[in-house]
Amino acid sequence: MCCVEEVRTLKAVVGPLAGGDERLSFDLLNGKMTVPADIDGDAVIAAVSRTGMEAKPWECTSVAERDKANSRRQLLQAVLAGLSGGAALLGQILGQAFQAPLPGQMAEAVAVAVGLWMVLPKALHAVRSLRPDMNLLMSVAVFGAMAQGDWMEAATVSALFALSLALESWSAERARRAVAALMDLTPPMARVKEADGDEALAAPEEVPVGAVFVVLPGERIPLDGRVLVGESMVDQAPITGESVPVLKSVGMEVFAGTINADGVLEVENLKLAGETTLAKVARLVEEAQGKRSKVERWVDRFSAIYTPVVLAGAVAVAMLPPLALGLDWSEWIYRSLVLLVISCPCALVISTPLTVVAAMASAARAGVLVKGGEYLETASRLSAIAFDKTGTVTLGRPTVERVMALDGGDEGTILRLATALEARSTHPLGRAILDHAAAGGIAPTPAESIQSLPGKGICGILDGKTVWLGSHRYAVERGAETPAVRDAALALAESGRSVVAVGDDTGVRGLIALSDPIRPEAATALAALRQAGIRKLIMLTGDNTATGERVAAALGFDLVLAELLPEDKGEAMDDLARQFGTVAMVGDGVNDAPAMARSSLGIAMGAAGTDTAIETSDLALMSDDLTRLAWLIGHSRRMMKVIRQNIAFAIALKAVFMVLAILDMATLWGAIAADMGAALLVVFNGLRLLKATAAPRSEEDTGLSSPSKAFDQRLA
Ligand SMILES: Nc1ncnc2c1ncn2[C@@H]1O[C@H](COP(=O)(O)OP(=O)(O)OP(=O)(O)O)[C@@H](O)[C@H]1O
Ligand SMILES: [Zn+2]
Repeated sequence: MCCVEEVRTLKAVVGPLAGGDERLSFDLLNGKMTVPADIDGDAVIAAVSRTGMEAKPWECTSVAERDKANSRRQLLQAVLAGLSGGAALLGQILGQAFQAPLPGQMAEAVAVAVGLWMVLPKALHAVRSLRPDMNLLMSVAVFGAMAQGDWMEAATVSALFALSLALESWSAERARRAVAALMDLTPPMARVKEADGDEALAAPEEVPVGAVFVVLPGERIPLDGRVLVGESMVDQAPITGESVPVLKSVGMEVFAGTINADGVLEVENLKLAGETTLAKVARLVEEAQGKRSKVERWVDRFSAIYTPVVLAGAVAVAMLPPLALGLDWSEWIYRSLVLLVISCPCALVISTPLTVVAAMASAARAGVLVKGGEYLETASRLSAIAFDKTGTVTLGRPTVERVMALDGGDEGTILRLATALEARSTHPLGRAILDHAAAGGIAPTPAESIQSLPGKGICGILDGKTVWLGSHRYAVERGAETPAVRDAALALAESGRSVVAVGDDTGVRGLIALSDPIRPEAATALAALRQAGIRKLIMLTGDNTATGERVAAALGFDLVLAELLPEDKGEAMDDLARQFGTVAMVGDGVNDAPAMARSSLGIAMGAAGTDTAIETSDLALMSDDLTRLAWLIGHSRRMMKVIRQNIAFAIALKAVFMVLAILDMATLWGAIAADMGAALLVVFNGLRLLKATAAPRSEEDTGLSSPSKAFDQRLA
């Protein structure tokens, strides 16, 4: 299948078998329909064959094989178009060379037959099912012209229609390939280290988790893994879109599809070939094509009403003037045929999904994973963006700056209390406190019955006494806050430090101040967002109000909501949506998933390697570069602009030609040439988006050959 009209046809015939067409899903670019597992495959195939289309079970064939099948279909279409055009031309020549019309007409009949070869079966089905589509429009126009004795015109229209079908499938193929190219990034072989120390080549699919593989300089990394030995610069552009290579050393994660630049790495395999970040991204982008955005649905609905209306209009133009006013039949039938051809909605119907896919493919290349065209649409009309503080606005790597004992205690006691509670903590603040204590020679003695209170802190029992630590809010809840504690905490929170209170039954015993550096690019990124017209920038945090306000002031946020529990963040999103309209939530996926889920658009950042972030978000920035946000918004607006241009252009052109047709100033073949020209223009306009790439984070030349350039060339 190649267009929405055919999807509609398929829904009508297969839907009842599947128990409702909402149980079917369609991937136009790959010509793939997915049916529920419980329905009879042969019945589906039989039903589809009645529509003039043909169904075959989907085989998980390789990209290469699918490419081959697609190129065969394209070749067939091109050959048909070429033959039909050649025959039409021959008809013209013969018509002039001979006095009799017969030789010319024979060639023209061939042109019609060949040109409509793939169209007629579909047109017949459209008649039988009373669902007129563009195949029917074209067939009626061609046979109408022949009935009128305009064989030459019938031949030209058939040839041009065949040509436009061939061009359409070629352009869809181009967009599809851009997506497929994403998957082609993994190398065919991995160098697996065997027990005896030798290396053996193996397909990535055969490498088990836990195996060790070697990557030589210049090679692509075959699987996701952790570096065991070695150090090297790695170009992560294929995944994150970052143009500057990243230094990878022992213990760091590397991703399949990225390129090892200069060192030898020994890597422990962490994931099966089908589960790498790259595989996930490729799969999600492919699935995303099946989800229709709002504009696309609008175009679907529009053409569903449009085609029958046009047919009725054409019948009226053919019949009414001759019947009512006694005008010439053949002239008005001809005008109505022109009207039919010109009203073909294909330019409209093909360009929108193509534009969306092109935009998604280039976003993926820029390191922005979009999980459906709809999300790009939302991104284009954002009025506000909310950011999570820790890990999103800041680096998420806090360090302890000060430990303060209150009421004459000593720092060591406070640290011992804190480490007893944090002993097994995975919270970044907890890790920082443990590191700091370890550096001072304090090993944690874990407390008993440790309870972690998400968004607040931790409590437990040490030497038979209750001990706790946590946020200002938590201290207040425990009734432990005194004016003295408050003043001390406020003083420590200066310049945006986080302050954790440590206490026991008697109250707050001390305070720990931690600082988490703000991302270096945060200020630039926010400024760029304002420039892009985002009206409100909001920061959400579970941290203390004083801390939140200082960080926000340093960066110029409009609003801070602090001391939020993870579930409060979700509610805050509802409030923000009521106040500001369409609001996105940017987070790192750690305790902000509820907020992302309830926002208009959930954006995860630094998503490479964090599966949950990829899964819970609508849109994921694979790198942790905040400046991508402004690029993304610009990109989504470019996409909407192209779609609007295309729709406006197609409708305007049709309107002009319709008027010309009624005024008898248009010919059949002029009409189809205009239709084809329109289709081509909008398609190329849409495909332009394939070229959109993100500006690199820094302009500096790294002196390394950039493999992502080769990748870009392959796409072009
Ligand atoms: N394990 C812990 N150790 C120390 N403090 C904690 C711990 N857990 C929670 N807190 C306190 O609760 C506050 C909120 O914690 P939460 O994990 O919700 O936010 P966060 O991830 O630090 O910040 P943000 O909401 O900006 O992402 C922290 O700022 C801290 O004061
Ligand atoms: Zn058309």
